[in-house]
Amino acid sequence: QTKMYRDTWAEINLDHISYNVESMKKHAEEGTNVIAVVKANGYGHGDAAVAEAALQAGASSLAVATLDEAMALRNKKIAAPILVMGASRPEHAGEAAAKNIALTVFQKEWLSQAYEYVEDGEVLNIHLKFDTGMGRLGIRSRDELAGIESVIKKDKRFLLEGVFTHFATADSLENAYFEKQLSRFEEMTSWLEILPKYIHTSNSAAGLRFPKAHFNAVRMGISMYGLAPSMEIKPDLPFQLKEAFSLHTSIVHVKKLHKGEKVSYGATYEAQEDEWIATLPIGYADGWIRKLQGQEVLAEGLRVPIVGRVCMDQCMIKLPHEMPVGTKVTLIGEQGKEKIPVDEIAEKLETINYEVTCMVSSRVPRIYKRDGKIIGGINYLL
Ligand SMILES: Cc1ncc(COP(=O)(O)O)c(CNc2conc2O)c1O
Repeated sequence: QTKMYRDTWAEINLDHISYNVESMKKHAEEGTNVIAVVKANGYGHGDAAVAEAALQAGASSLAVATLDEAMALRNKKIAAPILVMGASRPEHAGEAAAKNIALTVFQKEWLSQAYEYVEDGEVLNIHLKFDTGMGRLGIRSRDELAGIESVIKKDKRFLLEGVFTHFATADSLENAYFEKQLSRFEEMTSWLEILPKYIHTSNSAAGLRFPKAHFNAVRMGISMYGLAPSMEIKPDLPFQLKEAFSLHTSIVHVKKLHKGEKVSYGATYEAQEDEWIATLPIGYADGWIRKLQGQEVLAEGLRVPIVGRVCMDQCMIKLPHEMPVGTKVTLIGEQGKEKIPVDEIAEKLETINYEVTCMVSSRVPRIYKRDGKIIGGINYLL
């Protein structure tokens, strides 16, 4: 679908994606690779568009959560190296090898099943995952490592390209657990007979705060989208992050409600006096969920509250004065001097900014901007 019939859209500023990647490259030691994490459809920003912008800005490769996401990028003609950071099925090892998609390994039995599926002459790039304290995926003992190394060494269809771990608390001011994970990683990598090409541990928080944890690649996710990894470390980041995501709609109906009249399901909202009420074509099926009742949005550069229950496809706002149908309303982003950052929505929903951009559903098209101009078409995240 290339035409937008409803005036509700997310706007992705690719200049900000580029700026954030360039800033991390400058911040890290010369030669440090930036791996652009574009899983979950680029944290809701769109995987291919962000991938291209990040690669142009100096990222050397991409990382996703699943092999499905890696295949989706290949289908969108993205040719850069891709690492699948999550679990995958051994029977798909051959398809990954054929498309230069690296897989994460942390089980010997996975490897012993996988090589039957890798054609002779094909090579599967492997990143070994160490669990140093995240408690999610990864090997945790020297025996496990020895078992895996014995299989990799034996078979030229496997190329150990990387070793990595993931921090659970790099975005916390309390550094003890991070330090424990880092030293555990250094101990575990010392067990390796040969050090692979890529050694990476840092997510955005570690990339921003701990150069000693960069090794030779930083897996940049949230900060590439211009969002802080946590509110805790937000005040002291080494460089400014520029938010790429904004969300907009436009008024489809305006009416003057008289004192005592009601708005939306449950008739829970009652006009306290004569009020101007406008209706917006966005609701919880767009990811603008019911808990956002009461959240302010921007109209004519003014903060106006959502009143009454959020519906599946619509919600209502109370205006300070009459505004015309078609007035642009910004739910996340800037209008004039006013700004509603992703973090404000995260606070209202008692969640984190990561979840906010991911939750805007595929019914909301993403529009991409460079130098203030729209590029590419309407992009429904399919
Ligand atoms: C293994 C791994 N590396 C790097 C990143 C990027 O982290 P960043 O976005 O903080 O830079 C993630 C993000 N993983 C998740 C982000 O939110 N929930 C997650 O599981 C990850 O799972």
